[in-house]
Amino acid sequence: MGFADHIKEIERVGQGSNTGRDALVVESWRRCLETYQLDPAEAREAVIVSQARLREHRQQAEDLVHIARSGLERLYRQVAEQNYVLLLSDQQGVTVEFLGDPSFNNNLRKAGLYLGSDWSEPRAGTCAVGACLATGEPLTIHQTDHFDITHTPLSCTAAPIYDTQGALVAVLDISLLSSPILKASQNMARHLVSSTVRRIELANLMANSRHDLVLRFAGAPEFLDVDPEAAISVDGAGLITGMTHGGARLLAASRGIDWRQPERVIGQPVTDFFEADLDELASLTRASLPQDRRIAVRDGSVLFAHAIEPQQRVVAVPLVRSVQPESAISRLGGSVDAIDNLRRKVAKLAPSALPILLQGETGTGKEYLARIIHEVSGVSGRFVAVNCAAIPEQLIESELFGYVPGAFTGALAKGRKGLVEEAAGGTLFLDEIGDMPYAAQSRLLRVLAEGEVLPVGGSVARKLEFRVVSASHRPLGDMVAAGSFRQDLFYRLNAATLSLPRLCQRGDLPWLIDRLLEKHAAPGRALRLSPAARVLILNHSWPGNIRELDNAIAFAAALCESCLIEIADLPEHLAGSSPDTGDDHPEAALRAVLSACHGNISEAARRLGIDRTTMHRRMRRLGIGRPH
Ligand SMILES: Nc1ncnc2c1ncn2[C@@H]1O[C@H](COP(=O)(O)OP(=O)(O)OP(=O)(O)O)[C@@H](O)[C@H]1O
Repeated sequence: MGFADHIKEIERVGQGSNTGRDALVVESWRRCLETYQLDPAEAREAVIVSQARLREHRQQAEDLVHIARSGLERLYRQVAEQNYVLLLSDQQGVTVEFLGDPSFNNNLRKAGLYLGSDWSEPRAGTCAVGACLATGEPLTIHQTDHFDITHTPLSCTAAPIYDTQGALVAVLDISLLSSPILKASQNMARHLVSSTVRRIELANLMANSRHDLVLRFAGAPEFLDVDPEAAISVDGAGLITGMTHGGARLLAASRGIDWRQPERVIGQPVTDFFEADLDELASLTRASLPQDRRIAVRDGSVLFAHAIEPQQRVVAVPLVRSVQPESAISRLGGSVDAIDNLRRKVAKLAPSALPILLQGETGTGKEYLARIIHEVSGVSGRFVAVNCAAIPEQLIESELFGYVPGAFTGALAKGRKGLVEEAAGGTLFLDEIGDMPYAAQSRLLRVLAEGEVLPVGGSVARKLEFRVVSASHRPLGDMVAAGSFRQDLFYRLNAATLSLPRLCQRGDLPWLIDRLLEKHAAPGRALRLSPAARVLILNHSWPGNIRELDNAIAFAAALCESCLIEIADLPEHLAGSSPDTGDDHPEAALRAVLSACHGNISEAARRLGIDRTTMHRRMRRLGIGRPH
């Protein structure tokens, strides 16, 4: 179908004609025309959000991505051979996780199948992620179902992910750059995506309800213990505390209510929905056969159930503690001088109310440190991070200080609380403070000096107490000298400065590698590095600091088979900097590390994550003499 025909069809649908498209597509086209006022004749390139915004979106989605990761990787392995790429988007439609064949990177990025792409309907027109967010249903948007002509080569299938309280929090999508003409070719894709989402939601429910009774349901006893269709959690008083989306639909159907109203289900007695009391429900454990665990639902249907007992809440305290719980400060880094010094300063400064300025290149962990300071300080309020570079100049004051009703055109009728107020009793983290516009600097100074905030358009100030930690990758002192940063604000923010070293200067790279391997491992499965891959990482200069290392390990974790990261799994630019080290060349690998450490055996052993005796044994075995 040509460009002109596509536009004509959309216009006909807009005028009420039936052109044979699926109802979900027709409704989405109408939203594009009527609600978002999009013009089908105006082709738009894919929108990719800035790195800074992407970071914020990814941080907010961190927990979900962590839980979803093994499901995503498994699904990707199933579909990668047919050239699908996989996207996970947050509830704003921004892609926060992406798995695809890096050799198609350019084409995928252009088509918007990439990290940071914005697939919300008002931005991108009818598309699978956007329509899924708008309807809450799994669906396929195939080729010319797309509203925007730029996207019509694509075929995309998406399913919504709901949290345990019934809110739509993310969308899982698999997409093809080119696909067969028939839409029915994607039915299998929809089935795969939906069943992955079901498993992700189940894992999420299990992780969130360790201390509640979990009930899993299936229509047939054979699948009950292996692949249940729905699950809910119930507390000791018999009230429903959480559910998967399947659970939400089951409970809603039981009472004839709309599944889109989770508030009518959460917090209600479970016995309102089933013909059984709490003790009967709790007795449906694996002690009896699945076919004997029948349960009657109040709408007259019959299901099979599996009850999983809550985990014991009380843990006996051992007389001798063998392992100390990891304190926040210990997460700062390995035991090396630079980091031990930092640890000492954080321990002293964090409990005080002093404003702290964090300096360090991008990716050195300034926000990570700010969160640790917040934890160590023990304040009860929230940690609120504001990226001063990411907020448009004209919005920064209303974002920070809030506004009163009717403060400006486009303001919410009720007015809005600012981020400073959100941080009351907690920590306000001002990231990239050097990028704050001059006018906003003056207002921030007043807030800090007077301890009260005046919302935009308001006349009554509100008293607030909060801790300020700010960060900049640019030397703020120099900016003050150059006149681009207010000196008085600089002094207010900078009662103490903590500097974060560049990754290549820290000296605890092996410690960081191990932490990041733990961070990116799928639950219950240790992620390891092959010796050659470790050498490559140890020899890289890491200009992007810990963030670059973190991304490289996340990338490799997504790519590697069987939890062992090989050189080929690492991002290409790393492999390109490879000295001749391969698993087939253990001798070269060992020599490369030794030479990087100027022949210092203890240091080389530390970098390889082995002890000195093992290092000596390996050197002897490989015929490498002691360096002189
Ligand atoms: N000590 C650490 N241990 C483990 N991970 C860390 C550590 N420090 C930082 N990271 C990780 O490295 C990444 C980058 O850290 P962070 O965002 O704090 O850097 P930043 O200095 O604030 O960057 P930018 O200046 O670009 O905002 C994050 O994913 C963070 O979790």
